[in-house]
Amino acid sequence: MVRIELNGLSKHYGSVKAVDELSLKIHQGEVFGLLGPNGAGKTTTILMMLGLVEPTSGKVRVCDLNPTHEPIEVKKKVAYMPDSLGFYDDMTALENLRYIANLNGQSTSKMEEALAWVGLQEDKDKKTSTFSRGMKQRLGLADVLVRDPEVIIMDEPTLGIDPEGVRDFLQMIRKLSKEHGKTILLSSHHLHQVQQVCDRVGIFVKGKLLASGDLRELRKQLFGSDAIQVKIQSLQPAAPELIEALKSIPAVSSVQARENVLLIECAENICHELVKVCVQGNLSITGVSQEEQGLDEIYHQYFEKRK
Ligand SMILES: Nc1ncnc2c1ncn2[C@@H]1O[C@H](COP(=O)(O)OP(=O)(O)OP(=O)(O)O)[C@@H](O)[C@H]1O
Repeated sequence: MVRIELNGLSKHYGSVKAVDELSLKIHQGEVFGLLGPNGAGKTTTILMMLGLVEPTSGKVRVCDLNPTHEPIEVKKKVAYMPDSLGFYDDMTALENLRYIANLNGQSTSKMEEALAWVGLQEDKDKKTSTFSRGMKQRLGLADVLVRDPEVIIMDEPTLGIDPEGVRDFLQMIRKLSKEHGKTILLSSHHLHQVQQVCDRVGIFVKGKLLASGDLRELRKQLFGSDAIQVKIQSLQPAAPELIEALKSIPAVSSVQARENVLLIECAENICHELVKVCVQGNLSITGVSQEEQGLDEIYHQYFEKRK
C-alpha cells in the first residue's frame, strides 16, 4: 500500500528550483532515507508532504490525502519530528507529553507505555532540562507513539547523539517499521546510519532525485553496474585456463589477473562458486575478500566522479 506518493512535484522560489519534478512512491512499513547535501531540497519536500509549503506544480499525496487541501487530516495521520525538539525545560517528561497531547486533543492513555517503549520509564518524572540530546530525541519518539500516526517523518533525527544513543535510536526506528508497520521517512546527511536503517534510499541533488532504491539498485543506477568485486589471493599466479573458466561463469563480468591476485567482478554474490572453481584449477588460495560498495562509497564516488 502506497503511503506517500509524489508525482512531478516541484517548488520554485523565484529562479531557485528547490524541488524539481520529483516523483517517488513510499510504501507502508518502509523506512525510506532522503539523502543529499545541504540545499538539495529535502526540507522543502518534507514541508510539501506536511502541507506547510504549497507546491509550484505536480502532485503530492500522503495517506491518500492532499496535504495542501487537507492539512488537518494529514496532521492526524503523519507525525513530524524536526531535527531539534522543543520541550518545556521546567516540566517533566510526562508533563511535556501530557501538555502536547492536550494541545492536540489526543488521548493521554498511552503515555506511560510510550515512555517505557523508548526506555525513559525511570526518567519520566525528571525535568527535561536535565535530559541529554539523545534522551530528548527519545522523548520526541514517545510523543510520536502517543499520536500513533501512520507515517513518521524525521529530519536528521540522530544529530548530536552519541554512538550508543544513535544505535538504540536506529533500532527503535527499525522496530517501528517492522513490528508496528509504520512508514518512516528519514532525512539525513549520515550515510552510514541511513544505510543501516533504511530499506530504500533516495539521493537528492539540486532538487532532483538522482537515484533511488536499495544499495544494489543505487549502484546500478549511478554507475550502470551493480558489480560485486571479489579478490582472491594465491601462492602462485592463476593459470590462463583457470582465468578462462572463471570468465565463463555467467554471473562473472570481468576477471583481472595481477601476479598472485585475481580481481573478479560479478553481478551477484557467488564467492563460494569462484573459490570452488579456483580450487579445481589447482590454485593455492591464501585469501578471499569481497568488496561491495556501501552507501558512503557510492555517494562519494559518484560525487567525486561528477566534480
Ligand atoms: N523559503 C525559502 N525562500 C527561498 N529559498 C528557499 C526557501 N526555502 C528553501 N529555499 C532554497 O531552496 C533550496 C533547497 O532548500 P532545502 O532547505 O529544502 O534543502 P535541504 O536539502 O533541506 O538542505 P539542508 O540539508 O541544508 O537542510 C535551497 O537552495 C534553499 O536556499
